[in-house]
Amino acid sequence: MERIASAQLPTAEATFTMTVFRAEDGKEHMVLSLGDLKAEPPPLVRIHSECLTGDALGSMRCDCGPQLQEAMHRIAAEGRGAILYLRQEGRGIGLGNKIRAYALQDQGVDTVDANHQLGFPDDARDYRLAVALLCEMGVCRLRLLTNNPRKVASLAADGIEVVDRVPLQVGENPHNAGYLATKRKRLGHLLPP
Ligand SMILES: Nc1nc2c(ncn2[C@@H]2O[C@H](COP(=O)(O)OP(=O)(O)OP(=O)(O)O)[C@@H](O)[C@H]2O)c(=O)[nH]1
Ligand SMILES: [Zn+2]
Repeated sequence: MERIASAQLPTAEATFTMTVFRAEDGKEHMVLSLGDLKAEPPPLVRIHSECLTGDALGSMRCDCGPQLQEAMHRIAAEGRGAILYLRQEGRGIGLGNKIRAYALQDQGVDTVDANHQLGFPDDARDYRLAVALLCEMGVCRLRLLTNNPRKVASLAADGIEVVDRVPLQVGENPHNAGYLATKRKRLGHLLPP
């Protein structure tokens, strides 16, 4: 993990520090941080997977954009915390393949079966990257903003102490209702029925 550069990033929520790292996968990952991350209580942390369509374009097929905004908002409200923005677009299969999966979903297939039909697992992400970034930032204990128990388990297996899981249930709309239901039923996300 190579630390490339760090600078201030003013946003509507707060002025964060943005730090860019280059990982062994050759990609540039980003940490948006605020305040002292090593102080007690453990900081609020969001591990966010890149979603160009949701994060940048406001797509309503998923809940990523509102989750990112809400994470920035909550961290700003506490005055400390971090967002790890991982370049694992499409749960790790890349943008082109995610849009292939969307095309299959337009034919009636759900998000999990679409991945399988394309020859991918349910979820191709690797959270060792997040662990490496957290270690670089000196964060070993945290409160994780997520609905995904797999994320919590992956971090815990690599020695990161998740003292609390903080739900992040925002951005439900008529276009993503089926998608969210599939995440709950087939991927184990802790979302309301
Ligand atoms: N392959 C695939 N990826 C998708 C699809 N919809 C969203 N994504 C990607 O899913 C990733 C976000 O993962 P989610 O499953 O929404 O949520 P999570 O990160 O596991 O869990 P939370 O922490 O609760 O948000 C982003 O990289 C999106 O680009 C889809 O239909 N197919
Ligand atoms: Zn998304």
